Amino acid sequence: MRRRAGLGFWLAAGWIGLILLAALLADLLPFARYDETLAGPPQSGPSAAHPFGTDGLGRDVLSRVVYGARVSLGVGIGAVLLGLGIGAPLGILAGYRRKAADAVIMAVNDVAQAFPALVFALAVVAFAGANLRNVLIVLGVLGVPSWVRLIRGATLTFAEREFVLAARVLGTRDRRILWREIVPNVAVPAASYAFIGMAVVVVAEGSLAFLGLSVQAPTPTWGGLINEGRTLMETAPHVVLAPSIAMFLTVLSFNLVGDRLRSLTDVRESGLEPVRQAAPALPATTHPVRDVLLQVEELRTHFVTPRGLVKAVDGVSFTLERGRTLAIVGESGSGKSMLIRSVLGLLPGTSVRGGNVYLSGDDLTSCTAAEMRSVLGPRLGTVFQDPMTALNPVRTIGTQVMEPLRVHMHLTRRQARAEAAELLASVGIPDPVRMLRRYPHQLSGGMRQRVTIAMALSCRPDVLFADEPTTALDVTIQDQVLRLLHRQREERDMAVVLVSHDLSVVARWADEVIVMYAGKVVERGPAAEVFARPRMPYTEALLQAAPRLTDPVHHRLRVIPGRPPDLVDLPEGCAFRARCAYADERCEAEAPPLFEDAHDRRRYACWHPRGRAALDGTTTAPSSDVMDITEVTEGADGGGR
Ligand SMILES: Nc1ncnc2c1ncn2[C@@H]1O[C@H](COP(=O)(O)OP(=O)(O)OP(=O)(O)O)[C@@H](O)[C@H]1O
Repeated sequence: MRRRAGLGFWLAAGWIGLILLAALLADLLPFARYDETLAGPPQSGPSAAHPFGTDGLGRDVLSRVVYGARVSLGVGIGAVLLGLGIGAPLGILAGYRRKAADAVIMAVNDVAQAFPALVFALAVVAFAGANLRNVLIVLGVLGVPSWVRLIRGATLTFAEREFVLAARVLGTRDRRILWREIVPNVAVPAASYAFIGMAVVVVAEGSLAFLGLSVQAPTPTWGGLINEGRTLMETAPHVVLAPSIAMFLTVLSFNLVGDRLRSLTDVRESGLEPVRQAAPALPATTHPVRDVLLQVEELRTHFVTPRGLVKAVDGVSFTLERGRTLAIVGESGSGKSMLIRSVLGLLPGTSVRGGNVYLSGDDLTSCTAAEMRSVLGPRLGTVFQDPMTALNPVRTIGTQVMEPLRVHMHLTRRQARAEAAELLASVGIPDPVRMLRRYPHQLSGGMRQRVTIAMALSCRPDVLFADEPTTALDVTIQDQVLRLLHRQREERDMAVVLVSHDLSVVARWADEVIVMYAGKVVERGPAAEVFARPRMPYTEALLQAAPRLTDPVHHRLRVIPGRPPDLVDLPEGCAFRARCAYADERCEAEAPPLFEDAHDRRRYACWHPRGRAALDGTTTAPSSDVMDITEVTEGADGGGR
């Protein structure tokens, strides 16, 4: 900040400091009191004895401007604190709780904001009496609607950010999320708006004083001084100029400081250089299958929207064993993220969830919010797509990594700090003790993702969910992060659920794969098998659409024709049929169930599964002969067949 604030900011801050100091120490300053008449000859210009001259009654103008600052700044600061004190809790409540609280608060707020503020202030002060207390209360209360709007907007923004979701994933209580994650972030725009708000109040108080509706004579206020000097403009212009310039500079300075503070505290505008570090690479190894950790049965996540029911996840089932990595792939919008959020119980309010999720036999779908808090973090960890938004920008890495350790493991501050440093070291972060003191924007993308992995691992979860953990990173870092996840899986003996667009990632690091289309599982099986011999034409098309390094330079990428179906209005039969080269009448009439191949644990939802011939490169006519298959009733389609 010191480096980038600029001269204007420091001049403005200096002026505010000077005027504040003068107002506070006015009684000690070596000039006549503001109400001492004939301290000098009336209407005399600036002189050594009276640097700003004297007014019509021979009073010292400098003294009156300095004492006037007491009222103007006092009202400015007091009214802003009052407005903030009332507006901030209401704004946070509306933005965080949403629903009825939001609707009621914002309806009342909109009505309040519709009143013309100055006219309202005039009426109230004229009715209740023109004194300092009334002016302060009226201007403070008039500022409340703007504060509510600002704080609600900021809360809404931060409540949707991934670091808040990450805190919820770590099982943090709402009150703690509010105080630790949202309030510090909301404080940043609030602080900059407070300066701008003070400028507004100083002008408003000046306007009331000019009309004689603020503090009464002989106490001077800037607006009152301007009013008094108005009649002397031709004979003694300094009487009106001195308070006008003081007010102008103060209002300008408040605005400048507020605006500059906003841009300085905005991480995106700070322009600070990230620290780039390389991490050691590790060879990949495989792990033997042991016991079933996660069992998902007929999971459904539907959204009630004005257009109709969106079936984002529709009857998905799978199991996951300890020491295995399950990958979920599919086009954008196929339901991958919603599937994970559904398992974690972190769904938006407009959704409805059905089916069951068992973690080591415990039914998570019947858990209360409080019970889920003890599962999220200690038993289920999550790594998000963009590490920048998954970390709270105003808290150090140390406080964020220590948080779950203190909440769930009940470690003391000192123990948590030592454990946090160890965790950072274990995910390949060099100089972890120093790193604990850094802020997220001071780290490179790869380092930030290592920090979020460290946080997710801090309570030693049984299953780690990684939702596109490398999408926001460049390719060289992607590989390091995936190796790290793999190594941690080995060392900590956990299971990993990996969502990825990148099929090469999945092929390399996953043991099992689920292919999703329009909210359903359309193919499932061992990753190597599925990619070597896809049964479902959709999987085949996905693989063909993925670019390979071995492709010739001007090779045209193959795309899957058409678009994914509208989830509100799914077609009859197979959802992929409109884009499928092998579709026939049966695909149009009847949705295929999820078949199970008796030989190799493969499952696929297709009437015309692809065979070896197609993989060898020879095109075969779509065949309806499926050998050795047993139909399993899985998913909504299976049941409806
Ligand atoms: N709040 C919501 N209201 C209505 N529909 C929603 C809502 N959130 C998600 N959806 C729908 O759910 C479907 C699945 O979304 P999801 O985010 O799981 O897709 P995805 O496969 O993870 O995509 P991407 O790879 O782009 O993240 C989408 O079609 C989306 O339109």
